[in-house]
Amino acid sequence: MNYISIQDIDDINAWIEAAKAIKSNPLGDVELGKHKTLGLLFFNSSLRTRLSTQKAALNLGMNPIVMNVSGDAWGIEFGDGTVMNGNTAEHIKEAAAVVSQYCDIIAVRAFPTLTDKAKDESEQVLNAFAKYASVPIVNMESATGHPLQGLTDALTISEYTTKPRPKVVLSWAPHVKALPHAVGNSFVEAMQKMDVEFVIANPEGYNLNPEITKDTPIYHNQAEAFIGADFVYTKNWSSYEDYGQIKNTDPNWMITNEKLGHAKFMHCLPVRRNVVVEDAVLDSDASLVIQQANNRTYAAQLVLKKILEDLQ
Ligand SMILES: NCCC[C@H](NC(=O)CCC(=O)O)C(=O)O
Ligand SMILES: NC(=O)OP(=O)(O)O
Repeated sequence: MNYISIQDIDDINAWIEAAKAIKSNPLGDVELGKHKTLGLLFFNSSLRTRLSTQKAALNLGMNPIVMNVSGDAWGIEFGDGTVMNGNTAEHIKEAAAVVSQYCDIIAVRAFPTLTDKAKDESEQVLNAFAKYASVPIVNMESATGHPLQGLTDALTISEYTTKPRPKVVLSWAPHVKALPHAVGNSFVEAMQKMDVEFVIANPEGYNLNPEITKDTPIYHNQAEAFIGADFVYTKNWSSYEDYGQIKNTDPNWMITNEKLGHAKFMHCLPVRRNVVVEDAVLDSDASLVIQQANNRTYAAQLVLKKILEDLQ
């Protein structure tokens, strides 16, 4: 069993209940992962994923080992049949096979280029690990998805909702850098599986991949989308249509207390204060960002638990 995408979740409500059970008794399966090794490979920066996934492994009695691949390891070649006379020193075929001998599960973080759409959509790095490793693979945020975050967000909404069918808005917000679509994509896929009223708000030219958003309503008017919202999940992403470009930095899309009304504020973090969201929101009780980050441990622990049970 791999955990590559939100589509690997068969029954999201059952997974949420299982994650809540783990959260209420985090050391209940401390024997399950005994003498098992989790390898965490990072091609990009991380705070939450790096620590919460290790914490989840430790709660299951596993031994986590971590590597920053970019910089610390040899440059990895992903091309098939490449004459390796350039900057890459070893091929993914050897690298994945070797790491598989040290680890029972391999978790990988590999962001998109945001310049080569076809390469990013092929999920070159993650899929190469899935192909050439002989052990299960966990996605710790790839070019197009962040399913540990999406599962976390579904759990958090389930915990904090006061209604059977809350209204959830995914809102784009401005940013100074071109950012990936992965968090937005996985949040959309998670919300489509949940019993919520779900809409997206983003400027013109910023629609996410229509193969992911499907029939989810998209508003280009943020205020209209926010009417009656119970949860506002905020994330910047670069343009998908004009791939990887920054086409809009309109500060009027920043999240403020006034816009939020009675809604709870969510963000995957890290977040740029007073660019994406004003201080007053993050410093208020409306913000769930710290609780979300806490739930990363239990989402990861559920995924690792399922994989360990599948290995038995
Ligand atoms: N893992 C959570 C988000 C990671 C990444 N954010 C960032 O790169 C923010 C960087 C900055 O603010 O400089 C993203 O958007 O996918
Ligand atoms: N939310 C999240 O994935 O955070 P990191 O990038 O710090 O891991």
